[in-house]
Amino acid sequence: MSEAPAKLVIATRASRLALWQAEHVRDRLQTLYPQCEVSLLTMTTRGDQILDRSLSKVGGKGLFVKELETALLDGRADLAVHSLKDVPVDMQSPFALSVILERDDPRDAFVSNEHASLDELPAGSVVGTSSLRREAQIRQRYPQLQVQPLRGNLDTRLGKLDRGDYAAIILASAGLRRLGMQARIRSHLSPEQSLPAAGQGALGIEILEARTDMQAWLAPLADPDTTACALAERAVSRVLGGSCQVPLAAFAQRDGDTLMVRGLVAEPDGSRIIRAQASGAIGQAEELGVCIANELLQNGARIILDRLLASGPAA
Ligand SMILES: NCc1[nH]cc(CCC(=O)O)c1CC(=O)O
Repeated sequence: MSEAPAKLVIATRASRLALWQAEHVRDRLQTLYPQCEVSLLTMTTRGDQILDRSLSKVGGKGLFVKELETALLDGRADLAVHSLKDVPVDMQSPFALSVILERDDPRDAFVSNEHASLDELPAGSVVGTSSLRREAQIRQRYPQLQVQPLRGNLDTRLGKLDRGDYAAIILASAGLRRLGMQARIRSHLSPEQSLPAAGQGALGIEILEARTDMQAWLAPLADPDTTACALAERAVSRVLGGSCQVPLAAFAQRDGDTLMVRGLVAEPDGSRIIRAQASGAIGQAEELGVCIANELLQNGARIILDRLLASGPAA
């Protein structure tokens, strides 16, 4: 490996979750390179500022990434830490997804003050989520429940639950665990109840692709199992033209030398969910993902996607 860096700057969003994630990477780098001075550059992104409209309507996940990329281009930062779930699947030159770190719990969590699980919610209960993926899956399986939008950072969302705006809310387990709020999780949604988003629970580090020095320094942080799962999941999203305007999910699990990959595309109202799954060698992760996406497209996803994309982001 090349000589250790003297100084590294990590660009991060300012939310508590983003800061936890950046501090986690900082600590790991500091352990690897004790002589190096690792610091954080904290930024507020457009996605953090727009809190009154659903994300799918204001242009999606790229909103959270753009300001951090500007800091990489300017040389103000060397790396940016993201929730992998928020990293666009079609990352373009001059940027590169350098390494993917070990995944935390990838499942969705059921959070409620009164109820233990989705199955126990009385008919008519209001469930908060602003993810089309979660919404469609809940609507199909629990048509007696009402799903309503819920935005803001984790603390804001929990505050709205506690105020009584919702009977329950659905959040990523990993985010709650990272912030020490796992006690708020009443139960987990199984992958059958809510198939997770591509990359959920994992962290990704973005750099400028020209920075081969950075790539070498970061390489020891990569987790091979998570990387294989993420390759498969992100391939599903990429082939399907992944964006958060479309309810889609992709989830891979390793079992020995085998990777089991599941994907789905849904009508936003949950009236139809198209599912596919495949198993194969862990070395074929990307091909498995592509294969599942093509199967979904043939089985009706093409029709759903064409219609959603034609109608464009709602105003
Ligand atoms: N959508 C925003 C987002 N991006 C990453 C996480 C949590 C951590 C993760 O999934 O890795 C969350 C919150 C959530 O979905 O509840």
